[in-house]
Amino acid sequence: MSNSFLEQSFLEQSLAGKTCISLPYCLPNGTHVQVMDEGVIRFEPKDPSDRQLDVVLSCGIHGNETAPIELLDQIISQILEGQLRVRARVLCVFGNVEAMRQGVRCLDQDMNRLFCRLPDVGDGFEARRAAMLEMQLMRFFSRSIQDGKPRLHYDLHTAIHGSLIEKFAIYPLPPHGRDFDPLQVARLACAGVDAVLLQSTTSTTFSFFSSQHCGAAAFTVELGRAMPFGQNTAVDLSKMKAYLEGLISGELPDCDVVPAHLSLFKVSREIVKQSEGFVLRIDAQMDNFAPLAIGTLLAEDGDVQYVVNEANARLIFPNPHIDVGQRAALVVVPAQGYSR
Ligand SMILES: O=C(O)CCC(=O)N[C@@H](CCC(=O)O)C(=O)O
Ligand SMILES: [Zn+2]
Repeated sequence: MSNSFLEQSFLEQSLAGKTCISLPYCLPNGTHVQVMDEGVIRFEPKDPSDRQLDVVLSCGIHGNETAPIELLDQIISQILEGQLRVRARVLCVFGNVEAMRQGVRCLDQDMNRLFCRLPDVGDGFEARRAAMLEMQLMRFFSRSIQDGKPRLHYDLHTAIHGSLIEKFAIYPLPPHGRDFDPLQVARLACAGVDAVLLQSTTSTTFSFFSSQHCGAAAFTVELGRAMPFGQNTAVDLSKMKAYLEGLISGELPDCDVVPAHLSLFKVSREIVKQSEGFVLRIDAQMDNFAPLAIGTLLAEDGDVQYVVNEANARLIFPNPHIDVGQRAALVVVPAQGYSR
């Protein structure tokens, strides 16, 4: 099969509706390639004994978060052009291709609230795509679940608002009662991440799914602010790019100490919109990590008042424009260690 991605990138072809499951083929350097579904492509090393790890790189779960989509497309092009040696199994995912075409976060429902769902949750475009992505990841990771090679998943996003800390990660609760792993946090720091939020509750995000159901070290990574395609020069993703290129080349980086500058937080509270009467009483445009003084009224929902009672609290992801039952903000506080 000819390498049609040399004329048009994988992103361009996905946006044009030209990607769907294909037969596997080999690049001139022997790397195995297979398009698994629209916007989903898998690479495997020529020589299986070269394989050091299995990694999923996803973005575009929210269609208007374009900086990581452009980053992943560059990386995919480098592989397809033979510029990057593949010594890992790599699954690259553009999550919500239709939302990417339309430049919106989602069409029907926020896809990052639809993973690990119960069977009786309603049907819809994003629900089906999330179910398909879960199957892709289960299948992709099944090999390393058997042979014990490292399993990683970085789900790359950008935030709706500005942030006092530009690049940060959410580390979902590890399965089987395990604590958070400082080695993984140190690796995130190598990739240019300046803060990590340890999330001790269950979740419905893509990274939580791969952590719980595939045993992957999985993270949601926020890389600056959501901007339209072509307008992402404000954020420097060079460290993240170098880190991901290293993983694809089979290098788990040599950074095992969490640097002092990295801020570690734990999620103290998730504020969930309980009714249509929910009102945010703080500025919804506040930067992520804005400090919150004790006693601040954050929100009201019917008779319930949400008041800050945590010392050194900060606010993340304030958003009143969400459906009932969804997260309207997170309150985080400094974490002292890595226990759950
Ligand atoms: O800026 C915002 O309000 C949202 C940015 C975003 O999409 N964040 C993710 C975080 C997922 C997690 O908590 O792991 C999301 O809301 O899905
Ligand atoms: Zn997002």
